[in-house]
Amino acid sequence: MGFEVDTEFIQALEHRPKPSITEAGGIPLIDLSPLNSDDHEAISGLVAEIGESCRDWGFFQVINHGVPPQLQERIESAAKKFFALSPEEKCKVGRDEVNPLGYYEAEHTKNVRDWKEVFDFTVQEPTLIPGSHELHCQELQILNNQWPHYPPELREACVDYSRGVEKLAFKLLELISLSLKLLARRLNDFFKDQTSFIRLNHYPPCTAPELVLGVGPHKDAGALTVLAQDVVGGLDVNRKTDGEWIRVKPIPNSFIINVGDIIQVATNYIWLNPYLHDFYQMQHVWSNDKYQSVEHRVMANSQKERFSIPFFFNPSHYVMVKPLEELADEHDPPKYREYNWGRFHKTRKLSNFKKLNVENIQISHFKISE
Ligand SMILES: O=C(O)CCC(=O)C(=O)O
Ligand SMILES: [Fe+2]
Repeated sequence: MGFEVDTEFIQALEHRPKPSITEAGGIPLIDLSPLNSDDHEAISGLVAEIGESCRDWGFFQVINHGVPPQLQERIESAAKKFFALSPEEKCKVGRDEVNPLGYYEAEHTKNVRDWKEVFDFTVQEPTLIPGSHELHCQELQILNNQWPHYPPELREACVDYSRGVEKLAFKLLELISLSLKLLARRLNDFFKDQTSFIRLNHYPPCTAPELVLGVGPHKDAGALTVLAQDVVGGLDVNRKTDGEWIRVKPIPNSFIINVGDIIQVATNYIWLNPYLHDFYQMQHVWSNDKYQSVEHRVMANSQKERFSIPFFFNPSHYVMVKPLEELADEHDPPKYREYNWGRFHKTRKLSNFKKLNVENIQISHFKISE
């Protein structure tokens, strides 16, 4: 990858990062150890904490999450070896317009190129997605992973890691359901033929970190993201209260969790129903009642390279995303029209692949005007 600052990387003035960054009072830190106990009080406390974090930040960090640290060590070490290969070697497993899995060095976020290279693999093999983003297309595309020959341990490290983090993702989904007063497993079936994928991110050092971003400001389109980052840091979360960018402090053996667009749409009605209203008042929640998908970005670093590994927890391609019925009554008009997850994602991928002269598809396109 030739990392000269080409104009396609340059962020618009309003998106360029300020040199000073707030690190104090960051996103909530949640200890998941109550999940290993029968202590109902501790579990209720945990559910409340998860609910408050989803509502106030859309982001939190978890410790004592049950994913063995060796899984992360193995995948990180293999990822480093892979990204250190020559561009020609990496391109042998390159992603293209047909196969969205594999290596790619020219990702764009909102039409500006990111200062990074990635390797994507799917969690459930094979993964079925729509054959095209066209409305009436009935064909399906079958996705399989492309594994490089080197390093030979990459494949197993990726598969083992995905099994570990997938378990955590399901636990978090259940905690989020409980925090919404839904049955714990209410959302599980949507993930039966999940389209989740994992991305290995490599952010090389950059000579002009004030002009570019590792990843431009964006929201994650899926249900949840479970992110591992190394010790370098660089992820900033847009604080809901004041729009300030807040740096997420690297904590060893932790994961960063964020609510994606699907959870936002699923939980958004214009008004809450009276039952939930009582529940939320008990929890001191009133006006800011929704779980919103929050904008985040990654800053480039002039000195150090950085690695991170997001697990994008995505439902089956045929899932229709819409506000959940139980969260409404006849006074609560839904805020969003339903949309098909597979087609939405396909359209988004298409616009990531190419620098298009149109805005990327967003959930706001499905918003019902109030
Ligand atoms: O590298 C990170 O810390 C976050 C990456 C990210 O937000 C993404 O890939 O969607
Ligand atoms: Fe993201």
